[in-house]
Amino acid sequence: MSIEVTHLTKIYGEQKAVNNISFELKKGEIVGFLGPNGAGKSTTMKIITGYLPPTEGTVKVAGFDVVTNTMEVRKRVGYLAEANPLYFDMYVREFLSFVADAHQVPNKWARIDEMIAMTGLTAERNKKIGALSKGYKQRVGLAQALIHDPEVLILDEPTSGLDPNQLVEIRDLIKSLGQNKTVMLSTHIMQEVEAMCSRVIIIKNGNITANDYISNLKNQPGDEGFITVSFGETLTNEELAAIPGVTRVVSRENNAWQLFSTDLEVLRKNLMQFALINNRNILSLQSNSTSLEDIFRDITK
Ligand SMILES: Nc1ncnc2c1ncn2[C@@H]1O[C@H](COP(=O)(O)OP(=O)(O)OP(=O)(O)O)[C@@H](O)[C@H]1O
Repeated sequence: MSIEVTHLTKIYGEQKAVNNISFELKKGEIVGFLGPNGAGKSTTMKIITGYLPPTEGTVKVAGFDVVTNTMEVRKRVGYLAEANPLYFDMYVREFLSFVADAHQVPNKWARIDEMIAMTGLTAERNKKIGALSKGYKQRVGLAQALIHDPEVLILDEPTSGLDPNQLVEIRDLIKSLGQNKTVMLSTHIMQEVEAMCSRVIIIKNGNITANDYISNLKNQPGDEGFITVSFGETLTNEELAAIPGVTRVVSRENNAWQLFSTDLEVLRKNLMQFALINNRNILSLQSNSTSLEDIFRDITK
């Protein structure tokens, strides 16, 4: 297990920010950590990286306890903090050199140039950090998180401040990093979660309210969804209602219908078979499933 959080609680003075939460991340997973403002995401992430002690409970990274083995944890974790603290007076390469020294990175300059290329900083590499745009500062934050080739990446809102093109580039980079690293990332952008993560952990008021694969959350057994299908021929509602799995038929304009079912995968197959056997031409077919945005609102309201 790459990350093991067990009965973790964090109390700041009177404020309970995290309330007895437990979860695990397996090696190679990219997991989205979601929740409304103030839910306890950053607090949990700071504890996992060893920057903040828990009040109660244990957290292990690659088998090392974050309290009793902090140095071993830091060697294995790359952390992009929400505020992305950088030294604005330093040049990009100078700053990365400083971070690389702290981690005793071998072949430092080769590694720095590799990180600069990987995070798309080549054109900006000789600038002062303070002179960079927000998106490029974010890339420096990512480069410093990656410099010591950690096996676990904790990214607190990694794409905040990026323009749409940069967003796609950084998402692709995180996705490719996830092939051999464990990534836990927080974000408020659901599209991003769908693009990068297979699993999500949702936290609200310090409590975990969901921890599941996106496909499971979207497709709860028994939930009724529908497929919108249009045919080249005119059909009757009765014909379509007879397709196995169809619970309800609603006709739309232009030979289109909404076919409701509690199992859209099965319905899709049966629909194809129906068209084949009866020599009907399907012109378009679209499954409707609940968006992650709806699920998030539902779970955190
Ligand atoms: N240093 C601190 N001292 C006191 N309270 C704190 C401190 N840091 C966080 N909190 C409180 O703990 C709760 C959880 O905060 P946290 O920053 O972990 O939430 P978050 O989910 O990351 O929120 P956001 O999405 O807004 O970044 C909030 O109520 C916050 O005000």
